[in-house]
Amino acid sequence: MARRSIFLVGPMGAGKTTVGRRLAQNLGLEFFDSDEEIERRTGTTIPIIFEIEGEAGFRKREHQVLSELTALSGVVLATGGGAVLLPENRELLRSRGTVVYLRTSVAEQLRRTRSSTHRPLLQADDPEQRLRDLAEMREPLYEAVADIVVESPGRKVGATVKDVLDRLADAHFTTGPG
Ligand SMILES: Nc1ncnc2c1ncn2[C@@H]1O[C@H](COP(=O)(O)OP(=O)(O)O)[C@@H](O)[C@H]1O
Ligand SMILES: O=C(O)C1=C[C@@H](OP(=O)(O)O)[C@@H](O)[C@H](O)C1
Ligand SMILES: [Mg+2]
Repeated sequence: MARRSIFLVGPMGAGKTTVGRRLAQNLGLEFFDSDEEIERRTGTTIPIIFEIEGEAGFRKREHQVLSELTALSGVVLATGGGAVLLPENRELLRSRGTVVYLRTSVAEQLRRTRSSTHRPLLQADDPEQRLRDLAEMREPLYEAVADIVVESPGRKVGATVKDVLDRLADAHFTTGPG
């Protein structure tokens, strides 16, 4: 019998990769991150893929990886912030697992992503405005796919992980068959 998987969605810097990894450890499930999987398969980095193939090329790769990883049962999958853009991806996420939306403020996103250079969409003159524009377009999409919404404010990662575990328990999520 297939075991349900957990898919994390939300904007850049929400903590999908960090929280997802810890959540998987906690639940004894295997962890995947769609961006890491794309980098592993291509042997290069997300910024270089954007540079060579553009965002459209990246989205094609992301869709392929998501279609494979969402087919696995009983895993935790951290997606990238734009995974919800394609309707096909939203359908995969909604139909194949329990979707957790990690929600946070633009101010917190900025703090958490300030020192990183591996997010091409934030290499903008005004990253704060970029994050606001992305949020306006994407928040309804995160809401549309989410089974559970967990706030990820400026607290310790462990507190966010605990909140996700509590909310999964409330939603009767089990790692058993079913
Ligand atoms: N409460 C929190 N929950 C999740 N991540 C946090 C939290 N506080 C700080 N962070 C930090 O935010 C940074 C970005 O997290 P990351 O997992 O890469 O986000 P995403 O994959 O959603 O873009 C990491 O360095 C992480 O440690
Ligand atoms: O929001 C986006 O469109 C993106 C988010 C990134 O993932 P994180 O949300 O894990 O940073 C990564 O997939 C790529 O840089 C594009
Ligand atoms: Mg990530």
